[in-house]
Amino acid sequence: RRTSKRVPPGSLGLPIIGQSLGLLRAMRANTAEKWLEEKVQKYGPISKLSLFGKPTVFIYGQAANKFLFTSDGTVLSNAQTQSIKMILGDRCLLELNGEDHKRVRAALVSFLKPESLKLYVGKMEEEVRIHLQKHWKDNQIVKVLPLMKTLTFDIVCSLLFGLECGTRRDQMVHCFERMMEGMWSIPINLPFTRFNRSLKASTDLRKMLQQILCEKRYAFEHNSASSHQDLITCLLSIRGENNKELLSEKEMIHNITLIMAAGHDTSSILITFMIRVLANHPNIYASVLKEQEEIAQSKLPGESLTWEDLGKMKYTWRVAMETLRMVPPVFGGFRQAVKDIEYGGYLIPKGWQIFWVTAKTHMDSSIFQEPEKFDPAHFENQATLPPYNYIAFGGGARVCPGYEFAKIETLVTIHYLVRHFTWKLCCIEDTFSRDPMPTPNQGLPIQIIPKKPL
Ligand code: HEM
Repeated sequence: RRTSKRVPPGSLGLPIIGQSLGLLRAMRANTAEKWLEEKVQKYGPISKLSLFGKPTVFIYGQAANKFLFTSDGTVLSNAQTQSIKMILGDRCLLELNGEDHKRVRAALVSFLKPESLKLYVGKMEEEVRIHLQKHWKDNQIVKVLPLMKTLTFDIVCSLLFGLECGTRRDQMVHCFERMMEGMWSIPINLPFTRFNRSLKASTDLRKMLQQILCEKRYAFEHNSASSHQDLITCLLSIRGENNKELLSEKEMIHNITLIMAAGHDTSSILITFMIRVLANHPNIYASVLKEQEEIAQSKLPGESLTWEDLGKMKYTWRVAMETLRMVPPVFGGFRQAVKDIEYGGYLIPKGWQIFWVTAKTHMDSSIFQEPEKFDPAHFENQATLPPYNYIAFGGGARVCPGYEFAKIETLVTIHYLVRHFTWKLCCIEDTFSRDPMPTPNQGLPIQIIPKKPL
């Protein structure tokens, strides 16, 4: 039964296209916050628009975030846009709700939880060392973003899929990049569209993953692989009723694709923007270096970093958190109303999307003093931060399960970078756009000066 409330003010724009092009254009020009602010000025804190083919309500602020992240599946479901759903797959975690979400998430977390990940610090360190030897050593100028994408993709391939470097990794990265291009696109499947290219790449990637899954299953069933050697083997080892695999093959493939997407694009952006911060703030670089040198000096030459060492990198992680506050890789996301909802005095009709964004609460001056200023001290006392204001990793039952994974790869990479190099930005125009992830001008070329051999 419909309530007598009215839907929020705003305009739904043109059929199908709605305001998608306007938002995407603003994101590319890095003016999306301003674009949203104009909506707030015109219509107030709750407004309607149409994005990626669906009527949508835009909400923001601490109360809105709390509503969004704590509502259960009877109020809001986690349906993504049509393009994300078709590219990543309808059985990936982002599309699942209720018991299915709990079951698949628990399986992924059994590999991504700190107790499991602490065993892999050395392996990540090895990937970082190989990467720096191959791509940084003996170079004077490097482009940070593409290199960090390569590094985080290699870490994902090695740790999560047990896939070492070689032709197969190269084919996969090519396919993966094409797939990612269409994630935030208008779902028009015609031969010349971004969406169409992305869908084709997603089909090719799934075929590759199916083949890898087959090989891993054979190795696991013939006792030549331990259940914790990589994420895929771990998923294959988790059993439900009658000793059958807990996740269907489709669920495994869709969620491995999701982990590839969620796990590599985000961390690579974080490390890239940290490198930019460290170039622009010599005092912060000096404090990070001091912390990392103290840790290095407490170790024997050649000794690997441990989980305990990472626990001591408190200042470095505060710099990372502040980087994520100012440039959150995830701009925002979508939920869907499962039934008619009354929110803030308006009706959100069943089936409409709800659009949330990170930046607007991250820049709230009542929470973060001088929000425009980069200051790691914003995170000195994290326990006093009110909940649902810092949402770089989301919140509630869907809070990012890759937090620890991202933390390890970021800290290990920065440990090596600051101890072995100093760097300067090459571009005079130090700007970035969003596509939809933040992308620095020309991929952030830097001039590197080695300090000591790797
Ligand atoms: C700096 C790095 C990262 C950031 C900023 C980040 C951010 C986020 C955010 C904001 C969400 C919540 C989206 C929502 O509620 O709609 C999320 C979910 C998710 N993230 Fe991350 N992420 C990062 C790294 C990772 C890594 C390394 C992995 C995997 C190895 C990962 C896997 C996931 C998955 C699977 C979800 C979906 C969770 C669910 O729906 O239950 N993320 N992430």
